[in-house]
Amino acid sequence: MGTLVVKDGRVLRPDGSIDRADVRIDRTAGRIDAIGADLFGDDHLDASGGLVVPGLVNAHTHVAMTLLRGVADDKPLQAWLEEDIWPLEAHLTPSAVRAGTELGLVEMIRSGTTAFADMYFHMPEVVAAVEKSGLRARLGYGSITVGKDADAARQECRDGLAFAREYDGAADGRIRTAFMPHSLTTVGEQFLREFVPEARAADLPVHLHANENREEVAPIVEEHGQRPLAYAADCGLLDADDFLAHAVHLADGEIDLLAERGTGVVHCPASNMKLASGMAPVQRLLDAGVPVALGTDGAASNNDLDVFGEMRDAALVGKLAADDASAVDAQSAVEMATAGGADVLGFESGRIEAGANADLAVLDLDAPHLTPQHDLVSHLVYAARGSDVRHTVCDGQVLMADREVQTLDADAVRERAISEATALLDRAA
Ligand SMILES: N[C@@H](CCSC[C@H]1O[C@@H](n2cnc3c(=O)[nH]cnc32)[C@H](O)[C@@H]1O)C(=O)O
Ligand SMILES: [Zn+2]
Repeated sequence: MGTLVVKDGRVLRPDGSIDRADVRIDRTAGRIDAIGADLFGDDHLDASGGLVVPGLVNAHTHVAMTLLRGVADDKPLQAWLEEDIWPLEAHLTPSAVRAGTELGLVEMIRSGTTAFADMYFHMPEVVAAVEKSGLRARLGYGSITVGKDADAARQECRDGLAFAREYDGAADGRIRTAFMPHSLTTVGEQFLREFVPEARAADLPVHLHANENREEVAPIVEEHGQRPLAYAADCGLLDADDFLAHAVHLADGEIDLLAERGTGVVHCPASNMKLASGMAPVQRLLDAGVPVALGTDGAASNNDLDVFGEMRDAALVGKLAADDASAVDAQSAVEMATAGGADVLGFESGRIEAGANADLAVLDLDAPHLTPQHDLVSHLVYAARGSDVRHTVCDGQVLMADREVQTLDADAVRERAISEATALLDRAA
């Protein structure tokens, strides 16, 4: 396979500095092997006039919810899930999930995302789509036990563990898995106590929704007499490899607990604003040393999968939450979307440096909205959008060149998603 050189661009380094350099990739290893002037390789990717950045990381989403984009807006979490989303999801089929996932993967490739975490249904379909797309992912089946009898509930958790065990390391190691109990309120205590130790025994991280809104926190405090994260720790959760989605409503002791444990948080600012869940204390989490990543959440609560939007939203709502315009600055937002996200998902990505996974994106800088160029880190967060991405590379493979997706047929994927989405809504009607 040889080497690929990303030539003549400006390169964003892990410390936030930017210089002119070529980036050479060892395609067999899927790693960056050199950064410097005048590098040559077997193939070249033109980055002239562009900015080479680490591929963005979307650390919490439900990719196939692209099929439900725009079906139910302007409602709070519980009503949105119970009245709209769950009744529709009951009619999902493997082929619908496959179509919705491929649509989401095309959208992510086209906006410079190279790694993501997905929690959803029919996960073997997601594995197949990820394999074909060339992306990197941490995948899990979302297990829910509420409203199910004990046998069905136990089966949900067994299915989640079986999926995670079977597919960890798939797609030449680009796919890793996790045990994903949906949340602290939708999975019963006995099931957490029974199955989390099994995940530990299989060396699997655990990913779940936690402390998303007030209506979710209150019943836990009522039932268990402690804050949700103290309860979670009691149930064996919050290891250093684990990661929580949302973590909006946190008591001081819970922030300390996350920092002590090294448990990651995936901040989903657009979803939290759209469902009026609240404002996560992101600057306080960063100050406490909690690993923080960014996620779009599903496309039905965002309504896109563009991590550039998440960086901007994180910086903006982070300032409101802290009542401080210097909170969640541009450099912090970029770190959360790149190295921070990769660390939370357990990938050696998110940094343009020798030895790191060759996961990167090249942005065009000649658009009016990116002119003039006083500060490119500022532009990444406050002015750029996914459509500015020219090339996307993951694991040393070019997934998009000059805005043409190479690994999936974008037009066919879109057509199939439209027909699967229409059929899904028909079945549910
Ligand atoms: N096996 C489960 C499915 C869980 S997949 C993950 C679930 O999370 C849902 N989801 C999407 N966004 C959010 C959110 O913000 N909070 C909580 N759940 C969400 C999504 O619709 C999906 O139903 C079942 O039997 O229903
Ligand atoms: Zn979610």
